[in-house]
Amino acid sequence: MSHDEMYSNQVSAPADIEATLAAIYQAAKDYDGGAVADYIPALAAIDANQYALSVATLDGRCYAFGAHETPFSIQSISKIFGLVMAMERLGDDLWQRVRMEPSGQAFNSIVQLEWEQGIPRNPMINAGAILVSDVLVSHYSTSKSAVLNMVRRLAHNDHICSDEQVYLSELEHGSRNSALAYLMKSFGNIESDVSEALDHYFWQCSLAMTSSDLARSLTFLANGGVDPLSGQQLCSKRDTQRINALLGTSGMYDQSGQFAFEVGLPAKSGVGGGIVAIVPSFGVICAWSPRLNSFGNSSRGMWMVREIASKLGLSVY
Ligand SMILES: NC(=O)CC[C@H](N)C(=O)O
Repeated sequence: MSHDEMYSNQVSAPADIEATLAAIYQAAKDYDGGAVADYIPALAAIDANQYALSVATLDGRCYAFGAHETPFSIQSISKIFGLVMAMERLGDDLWQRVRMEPSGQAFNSIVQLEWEQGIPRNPMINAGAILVSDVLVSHYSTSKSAVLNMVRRLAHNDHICSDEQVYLSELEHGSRNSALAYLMKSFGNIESDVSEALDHYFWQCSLAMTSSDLARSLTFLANGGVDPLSGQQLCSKRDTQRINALLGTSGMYDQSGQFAFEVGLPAKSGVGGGIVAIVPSFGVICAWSPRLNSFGNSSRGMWMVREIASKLGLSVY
């Protein structure tokens, strides 16, 4: 059964979706836990009680609740945008330099990278995204503008930018990411200056977007690579399937298995408290709530996405 069929069987009208999402958003108030990320000091300055839910569907609707107009630090969710652009530039050669296996380790773990000769397990962990950033700075004359243009175009919002405070804070407290980058350089897997690759990576993590921006900007992944609003083909159907596969196996770090088991959607989280989940042929869910569990995934965000997937019957498995 396709998602469209499931959708029409279980939820007959947009009004029903709206009511279901509104009820889940309200109930989520009682399902918070964990703590705001403070290893990047600028992230700790956030009001941790605000939260948002946006669901962008392929028919162009966007159901939005709570602080959906407040931009937040997208952090690792940016790994998706970087990857789309690197896949476009490097084609299959990219997979010589980064693998597609779940890591089973924390997102910023170093040990595995040494065992595996500086080849990151996948592009959704920090080492993999720094490698992707290296590809972007090597292949685009202005990699930051290239990413920004793509993100703005996809979100249909020209005001999106990187948060300077967060960017500077990441630069200042980026020792572990620097260690990952230098280790890869020592194995010959970073081509540009380490500092340039890191600079791009930190800048990209510091992009600030609202939950509705994020949900809208990723609908192409639920639509075979085509932005449903503009009709533009962002990436091929095959690459779309590959990105979703990577999100399904690695997007929630070392909680990806549990997320697949309980929710069953390709998804990506960031330490800013955002989670995006791709629902093929339906749309994109973005939940934002700053307090994180021990894996670095938003506690309340996970609860909301899990509830939506369960109530609307959205698991891809
Ligand atoms: N999981 C994340 O969102 C991590 C991104 C963060 N900028 C870091 O490098 O640690």
